[in-house]
Amino acid sequence: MAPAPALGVPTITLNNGVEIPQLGFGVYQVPPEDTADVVGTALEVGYRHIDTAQMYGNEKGVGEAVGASGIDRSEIFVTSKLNNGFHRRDDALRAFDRSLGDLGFEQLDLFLVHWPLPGIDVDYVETWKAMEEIYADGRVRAIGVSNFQPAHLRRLFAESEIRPAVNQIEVHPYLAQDDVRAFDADHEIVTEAWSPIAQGKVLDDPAITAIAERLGRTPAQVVLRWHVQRGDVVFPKSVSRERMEQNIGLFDFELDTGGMASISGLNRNERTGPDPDTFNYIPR
Ligand SMILES: NC(=O)C1=CN([C@@H]2O[C@H](COP(=O)(O)OP(=O)(O)OC[C@H]3O[C@@H](n4cnc5c(N)ncnc54)[C@H](OP(=O)(O)O)[C@@H]3O)[C@@H](O)[C@H]2O)C=CC1
Ligand SMILES: O=C(O)C(=O)[C@@H](O)[C@H](O)C(=O)CO
Repeated sequence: MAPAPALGVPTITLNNGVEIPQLGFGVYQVPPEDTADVVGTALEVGYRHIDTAQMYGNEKGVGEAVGASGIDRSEIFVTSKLNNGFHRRDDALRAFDRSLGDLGFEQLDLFLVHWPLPGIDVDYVETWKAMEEIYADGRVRAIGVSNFQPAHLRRLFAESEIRPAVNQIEVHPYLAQDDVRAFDADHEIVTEAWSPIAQGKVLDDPAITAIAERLGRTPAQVVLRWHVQRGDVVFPKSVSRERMEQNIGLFDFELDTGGMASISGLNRNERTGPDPDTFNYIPR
């Protein structure tokens, strides 16, 4: 898989040998009717990794942009996620088929269980076993989870065969998630950091703006560089070309130890999104 070479985006090797670009582009809250254009721009800017989900309703636009880009399908890494209403085995298999159809792909790069939903009447272990079936038939290169806590992962380890390749969780300077990240790392699971700039909430923090001023970078670049140096995968979302360019321009500077520590010191265990231990929302 070729990363966008001129921009220097590194790849990370997942536990089954598949390579994922460490920086990608997220499309949560990109309206379906705008998605083909927005993702087309991101691909022009140099992104080669797109993070979508059935829940976002915009997989068709992602597929359209990939198809129209003129870039070989094998050079673009695409992730999607199983929606919350499809946790039963048969529903999960059908939902995966729909994703492939909407994207217009023969094969997806990464498919995730979006939320564990620990309070619903379908056990997420059943859902994970359906993911294993999907993986076994070869139409997805890697499978993983999102918003899984260590207790949820321990059950998967005990009751199923395949270890998730990634765990996509909320991480940013106000929610450092060091315990879950360490658990993931100890079990060869790559952590992906969602809402990496906390949807903008961390960008006015004086500790971050001070580093940005000193380095002549934007606050978003400083925060995203912090994630990259911690080793997580990130996929900031923006509908603006200028911000897309900023957010991928991270590979020609570094934060020193003091800068990294200063940002890590901002942690206050503050979520911007739902808590996976209590979130049981099923879209109707
Ligand atoms: N697995 C899960 O449960 C979840 C996964 N995700 C994934 O993570 C991705 C990223 O998270 P998301 O919640 O979108 O939030 P982000 O942390 O990426 O922040 C996006 C917001 O920040 C603004 N922004 C982007 N770049 C800049 C910049 N350089 N300077 C100032 N503002 C900026 C955007 O505005 P604008 O667009 O106007 O530029 C938008 O309002 C999602 O798109 C999705 O793929 C997100 C939530 C949950
Ligand atoms: O964006 C996602 O991937 C999500 O799961 C979130 O939208 C989450 O479902 C949420 O914030 C609901 O309010």
